Amino acid sequence: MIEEDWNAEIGDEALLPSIEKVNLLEKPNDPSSVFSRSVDSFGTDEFVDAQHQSVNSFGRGRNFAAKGFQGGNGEDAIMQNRGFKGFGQGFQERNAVDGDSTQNRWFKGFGGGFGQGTKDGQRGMPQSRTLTFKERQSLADDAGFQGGNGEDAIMQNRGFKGFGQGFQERNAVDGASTQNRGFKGFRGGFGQGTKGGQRSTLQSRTPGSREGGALADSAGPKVTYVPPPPPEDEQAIFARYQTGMNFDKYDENIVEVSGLDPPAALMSFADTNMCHTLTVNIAKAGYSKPTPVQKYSIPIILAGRDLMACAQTGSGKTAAFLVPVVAQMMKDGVTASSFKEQQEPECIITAPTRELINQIFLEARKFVYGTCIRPVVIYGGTQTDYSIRQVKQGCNILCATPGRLLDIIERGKIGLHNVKYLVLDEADRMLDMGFGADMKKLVSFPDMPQKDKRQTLMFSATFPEEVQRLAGEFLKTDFLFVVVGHVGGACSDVQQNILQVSQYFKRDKLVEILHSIGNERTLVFVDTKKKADFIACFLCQENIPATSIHGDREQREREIALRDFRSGKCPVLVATSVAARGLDIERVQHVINFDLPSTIEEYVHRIGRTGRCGNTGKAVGFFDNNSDGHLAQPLIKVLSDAQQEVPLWLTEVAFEVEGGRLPVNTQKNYRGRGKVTAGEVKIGCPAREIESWD
Ligand SMILES: Nc1ncnc2c1ncn2[C@@H]1O[C@H](COP(=O)(O)OP(=O)(O)OP(=O)(O)O)[C@@H](O)[C@H]1O
Repeated sequence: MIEEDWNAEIGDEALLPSIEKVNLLEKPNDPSSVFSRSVDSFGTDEFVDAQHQSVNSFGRGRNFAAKGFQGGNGEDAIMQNRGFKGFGQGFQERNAVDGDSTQNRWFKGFGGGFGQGTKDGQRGMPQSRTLTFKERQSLADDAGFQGGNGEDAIMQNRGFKGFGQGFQERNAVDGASTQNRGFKGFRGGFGQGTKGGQRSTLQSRTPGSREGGALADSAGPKVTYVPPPPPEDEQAIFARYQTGMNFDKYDENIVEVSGLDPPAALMSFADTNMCHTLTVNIAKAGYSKPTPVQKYSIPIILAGRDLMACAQTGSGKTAAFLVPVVAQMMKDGVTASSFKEQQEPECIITAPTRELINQIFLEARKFVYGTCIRPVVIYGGTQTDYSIRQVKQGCNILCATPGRLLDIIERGKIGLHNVKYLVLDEADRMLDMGFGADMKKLVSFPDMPQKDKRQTLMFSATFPEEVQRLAGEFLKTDFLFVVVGHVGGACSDVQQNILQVSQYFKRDKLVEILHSIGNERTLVFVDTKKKADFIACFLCQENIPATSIHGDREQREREIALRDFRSGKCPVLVATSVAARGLDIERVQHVINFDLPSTIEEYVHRIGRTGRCGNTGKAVGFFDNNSDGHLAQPLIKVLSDAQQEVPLWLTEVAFEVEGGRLPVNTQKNYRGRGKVTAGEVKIGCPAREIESWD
């Protein structure tokens, strides 16, 4: 739609004083233009409206027009909306004529929604462009619907329902659905959805903050999501993807074991006298030979030793701890504990994100198949009662994110005195400022066996020095440290390419790359939640089906986004770092760091979403001198350790930075890897954007 069309469609500009049109097609030649501002420069209100406006400019054809707000009593911004295109579900509109039931027409395609929303009959915040966020919120309580002329789909803006929901609209007169030709395929969403009919609040939780704990009382809407149960059929349980042609190359990696009297490494899974059922399950999982990290970790764990293991991404660390733990549990026997008020798991596994802990749970189901061992997974963003019900049915291996784990323990649903194995996956992340406090709290519970009375196992592809020291507090003094390849090294099966791209040209470069790679699954990492949705939406406008995942999306939408990406329905997933670690998704051929991360460790994890299990992959990073200078030197090391080409310009940038001739952006040189809760922000190191991971 050309510009003047929008002017005609959007109606009286005077009503839209505070929002410039966000025409994503415009080049940032006008630095004052809305789009040439960085996404993050928007305030919440303004951004939501801008997104709203930007969505207008996304629509193709003349089908969408916010006629501008019609006064009514002046308090109600009523937006005549000819109907967005393809918004999927979610944005609730109530017919101004009948005014009672909202007959919803759920549009196909767009699964996203915008801004904040309310649902279930509450008046949403009219998306007035002239009211502030607070004004809209207060309006949302008592504003009523105002009749319009009845000809148009008069919509009292019920506020967008947010992620994965989107837009319901009905023509006020004939009930026929408004023709929608919205942008196809965008399954992202904006802002914050609401749950349970309560008003939306833009709330970003710090990861690990308790759903059920103190925060829950003051936090927004009650979490009601209950994830669909995983398939029970054997084929689905053992579903896996093929190892790649470079799988055998793993054995070329040098393995170092630090510590006293390490047991000998395995040569094959048969080297251990595992029970028959487990041996069969390993074969069903398609594991014909152990990877290096498994060869060394399995005997160490079976020998009862504590372990810190560092191996490249995609090299089988999950099985490296699951197989020996299950083997030992089979040997020692487990207490059958169904439907007891308090469950006493033998093993607790924790990881930093909900999607990753669920993935570990699904892996555990493979190895316990046909045994009496019961794995359970609990994580934030889901109904707490659902987690409790899952645990109550019996729990030998508890897979949990920190926030929900501590909540369930504090509710007395889990007893710790029977814990024999404590596993921290992505351990460096679990121990740094992100979840370190939660982990300390976990091992400090009175009934948690002290470190000399349990086995503590830590795994990650990266282990910064300071975290190695922290780990010592959790491990027995005679723990063993296994390193496959270089500590923190990138997987050499990932072809890395760093491009110098300044902020305003990233968008075009991204589209150029995505158009060139077609439908190959691509993970695009950005540095803020807003940008994740914005870019996903922008890509849809470019006819590149994309979806988004980040910590402020509702869990249901996060899981839908991941499912659509895994299935190829949306071959592009735009993500924040919530997807940086651990996710094991088949056929991810490309990782694009639209924004490079704040630490080199996170870079290694992000590019490790591709090139897994002997498969190859490609990673492109957009290096912006103004913000990424601090990464130049660490990138050179990672590239050269992984036998990748080091661009000359990068060495020059590193030299400039070392010589202090290039500014180092404080925003990005924050060393903290974790969430930053109030009061924890390091002086001079602005906190990274917080998002709820667990
Ligand atoms: N011995 C094996 N033989 C064949 N496939 C394996 C083997 N071990 C693991 N895999 C497969 O390799 C993939 C990567 O494994 P996993 O996710 O455990 O890697 P990881 O080292 O934990 O990666 P990350 O560091 O990203 O978390 C999985 O699909 C897993 O099923």
